[in-house]
Amino acid sequence: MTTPARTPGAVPRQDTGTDPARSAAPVVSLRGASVRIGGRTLWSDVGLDVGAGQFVAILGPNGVGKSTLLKVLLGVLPPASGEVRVLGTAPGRAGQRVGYLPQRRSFDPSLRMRGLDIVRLGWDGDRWGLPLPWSAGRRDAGRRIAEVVELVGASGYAHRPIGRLSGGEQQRLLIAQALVRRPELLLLDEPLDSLDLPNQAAVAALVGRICREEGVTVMMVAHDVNPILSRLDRVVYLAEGGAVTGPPERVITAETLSRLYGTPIEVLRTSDGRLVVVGQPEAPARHTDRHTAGGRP
Ligand SMILES: Nc1ncnc2c1ncn2[C@@H]1O[C@H](COP(=O)(O)OP(=O)(O)OP(=O)(O)O)[C@@H](O)[C@H]1O
Repeated sequence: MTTPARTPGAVPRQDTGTDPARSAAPVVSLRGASVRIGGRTLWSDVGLDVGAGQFVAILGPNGVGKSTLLKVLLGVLPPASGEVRVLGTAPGRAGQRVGYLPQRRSFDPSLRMRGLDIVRLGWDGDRWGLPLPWSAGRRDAGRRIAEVVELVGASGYAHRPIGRLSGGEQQRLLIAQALVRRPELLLLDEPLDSLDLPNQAAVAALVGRICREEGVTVMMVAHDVNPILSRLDRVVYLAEGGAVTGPPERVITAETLSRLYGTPIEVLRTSDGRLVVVGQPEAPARHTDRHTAGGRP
Protein backbone atom coordinates (compact mmCIF):
# COMPACT_ATOMS: atom_id res chain seq x y z
CA MET A 1 0.00 0.00 0.00
CA THR A 2 1.28 3.42 -0.85
CA THR A 3 -0.11 6.38 0.97
CA PRO A 4 0.47 9.89 -0.30
CA ALA A 5 1.27 12.70 2.13
CA ARG A 6 -1.83 13.34 4.15
CA THR A 7 -3.98 16.43 3.87
CA PRO A 8 -7.02 16.86 6.12
CA GLY A 9 -9.91 14.83 4.80
CA ALA A 10 -7.79 13.11 2.18
CA VAL A 11 -7.77 9.40 1.56
CA PRO A 12 -4.32 7.97 1.41
CA ARG A 13 -5.17 5.41 -1.22
CA GLN A 14 -7.79 3.83 -3.35
CA ASP A 15 -7.90 0.21 -2.37
CA THR A 16 -8.70 -2.32 -5.02
CA GLY A 17 -9.43 -5.27 -2.79
CA THR A 18 -10.79 -7.54 -5.47
CA ASP A 19 -8.78 -10.41 -6.79
CA PRO A 20 -9.38 -10.24 -10.55
CA ALA A 21 -9.29 -14.01 -10.80
CA ARG A 22 -12.08 -14.28 -8.26
CA SER A 23 -14.59 -11.75 -9.37
CA ALA A 24 -14.91 -9.23 -12.15
CA ALA A 25 -17.14 -6.79 -10.29
CA PRO A 26 -16.60 -5.83 -6.67
CA VAL A 27 -19.40 -6.51 -4.19
CA VAL A 28 -18.93 -3.03 -2.73
CA SER A 29 -17.14 -0.15 -4.34
CA LEU A 30 -16.65 3.44 -3.27
CA ARG A 31 -14.98 6.06 -5.44
CA GLY A 32 -14.23 9.45 -3.95
CA ALA A 33 -17.17 9.04 -1.58
CA SER A 34 -17.94 11.55 1.13
CA VAL A 35 -20.73 11.85 3.64
CA ARG A 36 -22.30 14.80 5.40
CA ILE A 37 -24.53 14.52 8.42
CA GLY A 38 -26.04 17.34 10.43
CA GLY A 39 -24.24 19.86 8.20
CA ARG A 40 -20.82 18.32 8.95
CA THR A 41 -18.59 16.27 6.63
CA LEU A 42 -17.75 13.09 8.52
CA TRP A 43 -15.36 11.63 5.96
CA SER A 44 -14.50 12.37 2.39
CA ASP A 45 -12.80 10.98 -0.70
CA VAL A 46 -13.04 7.37 0.46
CA GLY A 47 -12.15 4.73 -2.10
CA LEU A 48 -12.59 0.99 -1.62
CA ASP A 49 -13.28 -2.21 -3.52
CA VAL A 50 -14.48 -5.29 -1.64
CA GLY A 51 -14.40 -8.62 -3.45
CA ALA A 52 -16.82 -11.53 -3.12
CA GLY A 53 -16.37 -13.56 0.06
CA GLN A 54 -14.04 -11.07 1.73
CA PHE A 55 -14.12 -10.21 5.43
CA VAL A 56 -13.61 -6.49 5.98
CA ALA A 57 -13.43 -4.62 9.30
CA ILE A 58 -14.43 -0.97 9.62
CA LEU A 59 -12.30 0.53 12.39
CA GLY A 60 -11.73 3.93 13.97
CA PRO A 61 -12.51 6.03 17.03
CA ASN A 62 -15.98 6.74 18.39
CA GLY A 63 -18.09 9.08 16.31
CA VAL A 64 -15.85 8.96 13.24
CA GLY A 65 -18.65 7.65 11.01
CA LYS A 66 -18.29 3.85 10.95
CA SER A 67 -22.00 3.10 11.39
CA THR A 68 -22.71 5.90 8.93
CA LEU A 69 -20.64 4.05 6.32
CA LEU A 70 -22.96 1.05 6.73
CA LYS A 71 -25.96 3.38 6.38
CA VAL A 72 -24.52 4.68 3.11
CA LEU A 73 -24.11 1.10 1.86
CA LEU A 74 -27.70 0.33 2.88
CA GLY A 75 -28.95 3.34 0.94
CA VAL A 76 -30.37 4.98 4.08
CA LEU A 77 -28.06 7.97 3.68
CA PRO A 78 -26.95 9.19 0.24
CA PRO A 79 -23.27 10.04 -0.20
CA ALA A 80 -22.67 13.79 -0.46
CA SER A 81 -20.30 13.14 -3.35
CA GLY A 82 -18.57 10.34 -5.19
CA GLU A 83 -19.86 7.00 -6.33
CA VAL A 84 -21.05 4.08 -4.21
CA ARG A 85 -22.09 0.73 -5.72
CA VAL A 86 -23.36 -2.31 -3.84
CA LEU A 87 -23.69 -5.62 -5.68
CA GLY A 88 -23.48 -3.80 -8.98
CA THR A 89 -26.29 -1.39 -8.26
CA ALA A 90 -27.07 1.76 -6.30
CA PRO A 91 -27.15 1.38 -2.49
CA GLY A 92 -30.58 0.30 -1.27
CA ARG A 93 -31.48 -1.42 -4.56
CA ALA A 94 -30.08 -4.89 -3.85
CA GLY A 95 -32.96 -5.83 -1.53
CA GLN A 96 -32.56 -9.13 0.29
CA ARG A 97 -29.14 -9.68 -1.27
CA VAL A 98 -27.89 -7.51 1.63
CA GLY A 99 -28.27 -8.59 5.27
CA TYR A 100 -27.85 -6.12 8.13
CA LEU A 101 -27.31 -6.48 11.84
CA PRO A 102 -27.71 -3.09 13.55
CA GLN A 103 -25.88 -2.08 16.71
CA ARG A 104 -26.69 -4.22 19.69
CA ARG A 105 -30.29 -4.47 20.75
CA SER A 106 -31.20 -5.70 24.18
CA PHE A 107 -34.20 -7.88 24.85
CA ASP A 108 -36.36 -7.54 27.93
CA PRO A 109 -36.05 -10.69 30.05
CA SER A 110 -39.86 -10.93 30.11
CA LEU A 111 -40.12 -11.03 26.29
CA ARG A 112 -41.91 -14.25 25.35
CA MET A 113 -40.68 -14.44 21.74
CA ARG A 114 -38.47 -17.44 21.13
CA GLY A 115 -35.11 -17.29 19.42
CA LEU A 116 -36.72 -19.04 16.43
CA ASP A 117 -39.36 -16.29 16.19
CA ILE A 118 -36.60 -13.67 16.07
CA VAL A 119 -34.93 -15.55 13.20
CA ARG A 120 -38.29 -15.90 11.42
CA LEU A 121 -38.71 -12.11 11.49
CA GLY A 122 -35.74 -11.96 9.11
CA TRP A 123 -37.64 -14.21 6.71
CA ASP A 124 -41.11 -12.71 6.71
CA GLY A 125 -41.06 -9.76 9.12
CA ASP A 126 -41.49 -7.29 6.26
CA ARG A 127 -44.52 -9.03 4.71
CA TRP A 128 -48.19 -8.54 5.47
CA GLY A 129 -49.79 -11.72 6.75
CA LEU A 130 -48.13 -15.05 7.38
CA PRO A 131 -48.20 -18.08 5.09
CA LEU A 132 -50.86 -20.68 5.85
CA PRO A 133 -49.57 -23.45 8.14
CA TRP A 134 -49.58 -26.08 5.34
CA SER A 135 -48.27 -23.91 2.50
CA ALA A 136 -45.07 -24.59 0.56
CA GLY A 137 -43.83 -21.12 1.58
CA ARG A 138 -44.13 -22.06 5.21
CA ARG A 139 -42.26 -25.31 4.69
CA ASP A 140 -39.47 -23.46 2.86
CA ALA A 141 -39.30 -20.92 5.66
CA GLY A 142 -39.17 -23.63 8.32
CA ARG A 143 -36.39 -25.46 6.48
CA ARG A 144 -34.29 -22.34 5.96
CA ILE A 145 -34.78 -21.15 9.54
CA ALA A 146 -33.71 -24.54 10.92
CA GLU A 147 -30.70 -24.53 8.56
CA VAL A 148 -29.49 -21.10 9.58
CA VAL A 149 -30.07 -21.76 13.29
CA GLU A 150 -27.92 -24.86 12.89
CA LEU A 151 -25.29 -22.85 11.00
CA VAL A 152 -24.87 -20.39 13.88
CA GLY A 153 -24.85 -23.22 16.42
CA ALA A 154 -28.05 -22.12 18.16
CA SER A 155 -30.18 -25.27 17.77
CA GLY A 156 -29.83 -26.10 21.45
CA TYR A 157 -31.51 -22.92 22.69
CA ALA A 158 -33.46 -21.42 19.77
CA HIS A 159 -36.76 -22.62 21.29
CA ARG A 160 -36.18 -20.65 24.48
CA PRO A 161 -37.46 -17.08 25.03
CA ILE A 162 -34.91 -14.66 23.57
CA GLY A 163 -34.97 -12.43 26.67
CA ARG A 164 -33.65 -15.28 28.80
CA LEU A 165 -30.67 -16.10 26.61
CA SER A 166 -27.13 -14.81 27.16
CA GLY A 167 -25.74 -11.92 25.11
CA GLY A 168 -23.67 -14.31 22.99
CA GLU A 169 -26.65 -16.60 22.35
CA GLN A 170 -28.82 -13.63 21.39
CA GLN A 171 -26.13 -12.36 19.05
CA ARG A 172 -25.89 -15.70 17.22
CA LEU A 173 -29.66 -15.70 16.69
CA LEU A 174 -29.54 -12.10 15.41
CA ILE A 175 -26.80 -13.11 12.97
CA ALA A 176 -29.05 -16.01 11.90
CA GLN A 177 -31.86 -13.49 11.37
CA ALA A 178 -29.61 -11.38 9.12
CA LEU A 179 -28.57 -14.51 7.18
CA VAL A 180 -31.91 -16.20 6.75
CA ARG A 181 -32.65 -14.73 3.29
CA ARG A 182 -29.25 -15.87 1.99
CA PRO A 183 -27.64 -12.44 1.57
CA GLU A 184 -24.51 -12.11 -0.54
CA LEU A 185 -23.35 -9.16 1.57
CA LEU A 186 -23.66 -9.06 5.35
CA LEU A 187 -23.25 -5.71 7.15
CA LEU A 188 -22.63 -6.11 10.89
CA ASP A 189 -22.52 -3.14 13.26
CA GLU A 190 -20.41 -4.02 16.29
CA PRO A 191 -21.64 -7.59 16.75
CA LEU A 192 -18.91 -8.23 19.35
CA ASP A 193 -19.83 -5.24 21.49
CA SER A 194 -20.68 -6.08 25.11
CA LEU A 195 -19.76 -9.76 24.71
CA ASP A 196 -17.22 -11.35 27.02
CA LEU A 197 -13.93 -12.54 25.49
CA PRO A 198 -14.94 -16.20 24.91
CA ASN A 199 -18.16 -15.08 23.21
CA GLN A 200 -16.27 -12.51 21.14
CA ALA A 201 -13.98 -15.28 19.94
CA ALA A 202 -16.90 -17.61 19.22
CA VAL A 203 -18.92 -15.02 17.26
CA ALA A 204 -15.76 -13.93 15.38
CA ALA A 205 -15.14 -17.58 14.42
CA LEU A 206 -18.76 -17.90 13.30
CA VAL A 207 -18.54 -14.81 11.08
CA GLY A 208 -15.25 -16.05 9.61
CA ARG A 209 -16.93 -19.38 8.80
CA ILE A 210 -19.89 -17.62 7.16
CA CYS A 211 -17.39 -15.86 4.88
CA ARG A 212 -15.30 -18.89 4.04
CA GLU A 213 -17.92 -21.63 3.85
CA GLU A 214 -20.98 -19.72 2.69
CA GLY A 215 -19.08 -17.28 0.44
CA VAL A 216 -20.83 -14.30 2.03
CA THR A 217 -18.99 -10.97 1.91
CA VAL A 218 -18.88 -9.45 5.40
CA MET A 219 -18.27 -5.84 6.40
CA MET A 220 -18.12 -5.49 10.18
CA VAL A 221 -17.82 -2.38 12.33
CA ALA A 222 -15.54 -3.20 15.25
CA HIS A 223 -13.98 -1.35 18.14
CA ASP A 224 -11.33 -3.93 18.80
CA VAL A 225 -9.75 -5.55 15.77
CA ASN A 226 -8.05 -8.29 17.78
CA PRO A 227 -10.84 -10.89 17.96
CA ILE A 228 -11.15 -10.84 14.15
CA LEU A 229 -7.59 -9.91 13.15
CA SER A 230 -6.50 -13.35 11.93
CA ARG A 231 -9.63 -13.74 9.78
CA LEU A 232 -9.63 -10.37 8.01
CA ASP A 233 -8.89 -9.75 4.34
CA ARG A 234 -8.98 -5.97 4.59
CA VAL A 235 -9.67 -3.10 6.93
CA VAL A 236 -11.17 0.34 6.44
CA TYR A 237 -9.60 2.61 9.06
CA LEU A 238 -11.52 5.88 9.41
CA ALA A 239 -10.02 8.88 11.22
CA GLU A 240 -9.66 12.61 10.88
CA GLY A 241 -12.15 12.83 8.03
CA GLY A 242 -10.30 10.35 5.81
CA ALA A 243 -9.68 6.63 5.49
CA VAL A 244 -6.97 4.11 4.81
CA THR A 245 -8.01 0.82 3.31
CA GLY A 246 -6.07 -2.34 2.62
CA PRO A 247 -4.85 -5.56 4.24
CA PRO A 248 -4.63 -5.23 8.05
CA GLU A 249 -0.88 -5.81 8.19
CA ARG A 250 -0.36 -2.80 5.93
CA VAL A 251 -2.97 -0.47 7.43
CA ILE A 252 -2.51 -1.06 11.16
CA THR A 253 1.07 0.17 11.29
CA ALA A 254 2.63 3.13 13.06
CA GLU A 255 3.60 4.67 9.75
CA THR A 256 0.20 4.43 8.06
CA LEU A 257 -1.86 5.44 11.08
CA SER A 258 0.50 8.34 11.90
CA ARG A 259 -0.02 9.60 8.36
CA LEU A 260 -3.80 9.17 8.63
CA TYR A 261 -4.05 10.93 12.01
CA GLY A 262 -1.36 13.49 11.20
CA THR A 263 0.26 12.80 14.58
CA PRO A 264 2.64 10.11 15.88
CA ILE A 265 0.84 6.84 16.56
CA GLU A 266 2.45 3.70 17.90
CA VAL A 267 1.28 0.21 17.06
CA LEU A 268 2.47 -2.38 19.55
CA ARG A 269 2.17 -6.14 19.24
CA THR A 270 1.76 -8.01 22.50
CA SER A 271 3.34 -11.40 23.12
CA ASP A 272 0.01 -13.10 22.34
CA GLY A 273 -0.21 -11.34 18.95
CA ARG A 274 -2.72 -8.63 19.86
CA LEU A 275 -2.33 -5.18 18.32
CA VAL A 276 -2.47 -2.12 20.57
CA VAL A 277 -2.76 1.30 18.93
CA VAL A 278 -1.34 4.01 21.17
CA GLY A 279 -1.74 7.77 20.84
CA GLN A 280 -4.97 8.09 18.87
CA PRO A 281 -6.41 11.57 19.39
CA GLU A 282 -10.02 11.83 20.50
CA ALA A 283 -12.53 12.03 17.65
CA PRO A 284 -13.95 15.56 17.38
CA ALA A 285 -17.48 14.44 18.15
CA ARG A 286 -17.01 11.63 20.56
CA HIS A 287 -20.13 10.23 22.13
CA THR A 288 -19.78 8.02 25.12
CA ASP A 289 -23.35 6.92 25.66
CA ARG A 290 -22.75 3.40 24.39
CA HIS A 291 -19.04 2.94 24.84
CA THR A 292 -16.58 3.59 27.55
CA ALA A 293 -13.45 5.55 26.82
CA GLY A 294 -11.22 2.63 27.76
CA GLY A 295 -10.86 -0.79 26.23
CA ARG A 296 -9.86 0.47 22.81
CA PRO A 297 -7.03 -1.05 20.86
N1 LIG B 1 -29.11 11.34 12.42
C1 LIG B 1 -28.05 12.04 12.82
N2 LIG B 1 -28.09 13.38 12.91
C2 LIG B 1 -27.01 14.11 13.29
N3 LIG B 1 -25.82 13.56 13.61
C3 LIG B 1 -25.73 12.22 13.55
C4 LIG B 1 -26.83 11.39 13.15
N4 LIG B 1 -26.42 10.10 13.17
C5 LIG B 1 -25.13 10.13 13.58
N5 LIG B 1 -24.72 11.39 13.80
C6 LIG B 1 -23.40 11.82 14.22
O1 LIG B 1 -22.48 11.44 13.21
C7 LIG B 1 -21.26 11.03 13.80
C8 LIG B 1 -20.89 9.65 13.33
O2 LIG B 1 -21.80 8.72 13.89
P1 LIG B 1 -21.57 7.15 13.72
O3 LIG B 1 -22.61 6.47 14.55
O4 LIG B 1 -21.48 6.81 12.28
O5 LIG B 1 -20.13 6.99 14.36
P2 LIG B 1 -19.35 5.65 14.75
O6 LIG B 1 -17.97 5.79 14.22
O7 LIG B 1 -20.12 4.44 14.31
O8 LIG B 1 -19.35 5.80 16.33
P3 LIG B 1 -19.32 4.68 17.49
O9 LIG B 1 -17.98 4.02 17.38
O10 LIG B 1 -19.41 5.47 18.74
O11 LIG B 1 -20.46 3.75 17.28
C9 LIG B 1 -21.44 11.14 15.30
O12 LIG B 1 -20.90 12.38 15.71
C10 LIG B 1 -22.93 11.11 15.47
O13 LIG B 1 -23.31 11.79 16.63
